[in-house]
Amino acid sequence: MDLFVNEINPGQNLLPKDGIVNYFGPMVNQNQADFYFGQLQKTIPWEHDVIHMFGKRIVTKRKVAWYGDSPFEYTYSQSTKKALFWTPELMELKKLVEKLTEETYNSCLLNLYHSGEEGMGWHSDDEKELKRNGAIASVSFGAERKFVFKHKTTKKKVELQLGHGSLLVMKGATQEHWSHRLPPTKKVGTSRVNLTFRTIETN
Ligand SMILES: O=C(O)CCC(=O)C(=O)O
Ligand SMILES: [Fe+2]
Repeated sequence: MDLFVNEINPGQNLLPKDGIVNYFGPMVNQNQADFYFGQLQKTIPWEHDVIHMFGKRIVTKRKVAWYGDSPFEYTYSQSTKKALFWTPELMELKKLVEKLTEETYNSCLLNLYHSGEEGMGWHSDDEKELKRNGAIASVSFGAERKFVFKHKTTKKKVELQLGHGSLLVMKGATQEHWSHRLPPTKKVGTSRVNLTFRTIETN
């Protein structure tokens, strides 16, 4: 049976095994969430992403941006990006997320989905530049969207809704054993911004 999560309890692990996922619900109030959503749409130099799939170069409808403590280079799906330095809002959000999750982060991948028809396919955030088993904190603004985890061997699924201003953290062995995706949906007509705070291994 697949699991559906609707209660908010940050202390509860949403995964039955092989990793840890905690959902904190809204981490800022409605007004603050509206403010950040507006600022992020306005101030981030959003660009279409380019991915490589089945030997083809695909320009995604969703837009992305990459920020960090230093101009880290990050390669995924064969494209390399150089991190921009934190905007004031991103810095505030990073500090709040670090306090709530009791972890630190040095970079952030941002995604802008213009409507429910844009999503992200099954993947794990296990790129070689990332700290192994490092925590990844996901902050969402705008349209509420479904988010799904799938265990790589048992295929068990865990689903939850990510609301406006919400915080989710994935840690431990989650990326090793689970994939996740943001399914596209015709039911959502408005946009959403997602931030995933990560740790790039520096040495
Ligand atoms: O938009 C989301 O909620 C998920 C984004 C994601 O999985 C990623 O950036 O790696
Ligand atoms: Fe991801």
